Amino acid sequence: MPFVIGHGSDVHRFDDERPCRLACLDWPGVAGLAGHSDGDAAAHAACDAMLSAGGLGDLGSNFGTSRPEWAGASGTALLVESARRVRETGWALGNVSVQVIGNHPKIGPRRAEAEAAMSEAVGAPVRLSATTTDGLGFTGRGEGLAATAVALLYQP
Ligand SMILES: Nc1ccn([C@@H]2O[C@H](COP(=O)(O)O)[C@@H](O)[C@H]2O)c(=O)n1
Ligand SMILES: C[C@@]1(CO)OP(=O)(O)OP(=O)(O)OC[C@H]1O
Repeated sequence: MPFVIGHGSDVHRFDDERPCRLACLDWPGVAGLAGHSDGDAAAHAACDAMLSAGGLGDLGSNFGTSRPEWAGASGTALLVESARRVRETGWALGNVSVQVIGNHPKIGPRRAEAEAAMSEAVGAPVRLSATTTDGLGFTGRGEGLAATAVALLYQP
C-alpha cells in the first residue's frame, strides 16, 4: 500500500509552576503543562500519530519514563526524533494535522508561528486547529489540555 495513516492523542494537566510549552512555542502568561517532558500535548499527539503510522509503537514505548535520557525533553526534540525514526523505516512523511482541545492558550493568533515551528521539526507540513469543549469536561473546567493528531505517510 502506498499510504498509511496514524492517529495520536494526548492529555496533560495544567501546572501553574511550569512555563507553558505547546505546539513547539513558549506561551508567556499561560499555565504550563505537567509531565515527564515539557508537557507539549500538541507535539506529543503528533509524535504518537507519526510513530503509530510507521508501526513504531507510541511515545511511551519510544521515550517513556524508563528512558531517563528523555526526561524534560522538549516537544520539538521528540518531534525531530520521531520523524527521524519514521523515515528510517523507509516511509516518507506526507503531512500531520493536529487539534488542540482546551480553553487556552488561544491558538488562532499564533497559528502560523506554531505551524511553522512544528513543520520545521517534522520536516513536513504540520497544520494546527483548536477548539474548546463549550465549558464541558476537564478541558472546559480548565483543568488540563488535550490534543489529537493524524499523520499521513507515503512510499517515496
Ligand atoms: N484553545 C483554543 C480554542 C479555540 N480557538 C478558536 O476559537 C474557535 C471557537 O472555539 P469553539 O470551541 O467555541 O468552537 C475555534 O474554532 C478556534 O478558531 C483557539 O484559537 N484556541
Ligand atoms: C513524553 C513522555 C516521556 O518524557 O512523558 P510525558 O511528558 O509525561 O508525556 P505523556 O504524553 O504523558 O507520555 C509520554 C511520555 O512517556
